[in-house]
Amino acid sequence: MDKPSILVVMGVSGCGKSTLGAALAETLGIAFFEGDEFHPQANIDKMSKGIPLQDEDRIPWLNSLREIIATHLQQNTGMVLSCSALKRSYRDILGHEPSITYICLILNQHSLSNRVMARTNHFMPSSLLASQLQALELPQEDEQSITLDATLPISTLKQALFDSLKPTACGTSA
Ligand SMILES: Nc1ncnc2c1ncn2[C@@H]1O[C@H](COP(=O)(O)OP(=O)(O)O)[C@@H](O)[C@H]1O
Ligand SMILES: O=C(O)[C@H](O)[C@@H](O)[C@H](O)[C@H](O)COP(=O)(O)O
Repeated sequence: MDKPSILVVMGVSGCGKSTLGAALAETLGIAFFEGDEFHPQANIDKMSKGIPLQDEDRIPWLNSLREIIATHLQQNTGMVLSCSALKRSYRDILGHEPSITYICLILNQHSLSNRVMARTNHFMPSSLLASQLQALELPQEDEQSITLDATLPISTLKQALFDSLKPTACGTSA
């Protein structure tokens, strides 16, 4: 990369954040952070029981993710984060510095449900998808973001992303 980028792969449960995020980090040779790993146990317990998180559950979690982003900004190193970042106010916590780009993956509820139900060893029940979709606020015009069709293969998503990122933000290709 010419200039270190902070890529935040966002969207509802099952859209492919972790899969694309890990693939991007590997291709770019930068660190990958799985946002779910930073949830307090109370949040995991809540979601496991099919109870949607509220702002007060998410804000401390988002603040801890912002700390990771802030460290990378200070050190001038790139990173990829997978994080639902469903609402504008949540992304305002994560940050909008010029080197932060939100990659929003879009998928319909039927496909999401199929993906979440097929996933094993994961705490998130498909019953929470409706509330996730209800909470989702797509990135607004003043947010640096790219919205992608999550039905595309990972290799296509990566290429589409590298094609649309400015050369100064991410000067590499898949
Ligand atoms: N682009 C894709 N095409 C097909 N399947 C995908 C794609 N991205 C992810 N998946 C699959 O969908 C499921 C959910 O993906 P995951 O990355 O865990 O989503 P999230 O992190 O957003 O919850 C996984 O089983 C994953 O293998
Ligand atoms: O803000 C939230 O409600 C959670 O972060 C949620 O969006 C996230 O999706 C879960 O942690 C499940 O994890 P997956 O996104 O990996 O399914």
